[in-house]
Amino acid sequence: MQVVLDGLEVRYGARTAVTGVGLAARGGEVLALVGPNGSGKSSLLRAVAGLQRHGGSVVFEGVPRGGIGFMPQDSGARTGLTVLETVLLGRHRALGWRVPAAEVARAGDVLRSLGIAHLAARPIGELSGGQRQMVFLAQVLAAEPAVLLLDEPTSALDIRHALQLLALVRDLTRARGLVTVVAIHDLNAAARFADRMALLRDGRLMAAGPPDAVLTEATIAEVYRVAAHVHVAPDGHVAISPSRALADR
Ligand SMILES: Nc1ncnc2c1ncn2[C@@H]1O[C@H](COP(=O)(O)OP(=O)(O)OP(=O)(O)O)[C@@H](O)[C@H]1O
Repeated sequence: MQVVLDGLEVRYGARTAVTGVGLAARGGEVLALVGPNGSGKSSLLRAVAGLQRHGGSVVFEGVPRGGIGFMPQDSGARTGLTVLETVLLGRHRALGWRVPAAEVARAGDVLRSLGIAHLAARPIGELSGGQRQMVFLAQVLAAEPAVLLLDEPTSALDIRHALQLLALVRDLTRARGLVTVVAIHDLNAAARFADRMALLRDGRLMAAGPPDAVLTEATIAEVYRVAAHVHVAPDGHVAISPSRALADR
């Protein structure tokens, strides 16, 4: 299974948000989409999710119908639904008018895997931003998608929950052979959990490949305009210590 982008282009009126992006996201691998604010990450993800008109092609090879799960950057919804009800909505394709006990148990399992089973009966409108972010990931995972598209899923999470969430996403991706694409700003987390990275600037793909090939001091200086020390951590992952912003070009 894979998702192949070729010449992908997204425009908003006269503004081009993504241009000429060619990229393959493969089953069983986490692909991290990184790049500065406004570089086109969300636009690319929305195009792949089928929510954004685009030029070029997005080809889903071996992906079952309805197999795409998308978690937007700002899920926002402050409904009166409980956490459990919100997660069950992720199963709407499988549900009729009645909710079988097995579905409730399955939703409970997803909540447990994210460490938020204790929130099941709480209205989502009363949760913290980070708790809500995990609930919306649970909703997406409950649908058991083959392609998982996550837009900054850890932006509201503390370091422990961010590590737990990314580890879970990586493990599910490997175990189920999912095609997973995660837009993320935290380069160290991306380097740790992604199999491959794609670096965007101004809507263009600047580099793609394994984290140690993409995250060099030269590419970080060029794309982010930041001076950074890049080294290999004792556990073998590439690690970035940013030190200062460089002058604009
Ligand atoms: N609905 C829209 N209408 C017009 N322009 C848009 C719209 N959405 C995004 N853009 C523009 O498209 C470009 C890419 O935006 P996008 O949200 O894809 O970037 P991003 O890399 O996800 O940014 P961030 O890291 O800040 O979330 C930006 O210049 C942005 O201003």
